[in-house]
Amino acid sequence: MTVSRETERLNQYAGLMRKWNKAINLVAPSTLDALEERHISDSRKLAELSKATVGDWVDLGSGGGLPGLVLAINQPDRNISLVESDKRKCSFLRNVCREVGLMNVAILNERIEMVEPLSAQNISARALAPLPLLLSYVDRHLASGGRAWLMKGRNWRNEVDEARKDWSFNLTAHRSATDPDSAILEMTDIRHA
Ligand SMILES: C[S@@+](CC[C@H](N)C(=O)[O-])C[C@H]1O[C@@H](n2cnc3c(N)ncnc32)[C@H](O)[C@@H]1O
Repeated sequence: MTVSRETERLNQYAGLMRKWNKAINLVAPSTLDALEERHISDSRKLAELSKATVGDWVDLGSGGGLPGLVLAINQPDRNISLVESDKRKCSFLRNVCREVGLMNVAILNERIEMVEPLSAQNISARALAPLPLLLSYVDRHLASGGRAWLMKGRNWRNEVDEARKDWSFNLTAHRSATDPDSAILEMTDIRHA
């Protein structure tokens, strides 16, 4: 059986996560056994959903690289920037890029609020902040006409209601690959109300 380049790279990435997680908390240790099912598969779903879109991508608060590195592996022709304030997590991200041979990733070891606006066509985030705050981060770095892809847990409907008090946007909620009650929120026309 031939293993695809993508699968091979995802396996390498998962192996590095398992190795480094002992030293730095990339994901909760209790979820490490289910790394592929619990963490990587939803990022792969996002990669498939966004495949037809064009333009640079910024992943905010990348941590151990979810979903940013999975996207970079799935879409090697797209430029992807990962913004992460934690120095040790950035060392891990750089190490993965080197070991896996990812040439399409830039790692910005800075705070999202301090990075000069990046004007990206696509922005993603997972487990970073409640939606109202997250939209202020997205607003800083999204190009006009751009699209946000925000991975949200079971409380996503309440977060959307809360965010609508201060923001207007178009929303398509895609069902998560791992939990039917969680969602990948695809948002366009994001404006401060
Ligand atoms: C809970 S982790 C989630 C990481 C990853 N997205 C995931 O789903 O596994 C949130 C990450 O965002 C980073 N972070 C939080 N606030 C940030 C900020 N203002 N600027 C840059 N990174 C930030 C933290 O250091 C942490 O690595």
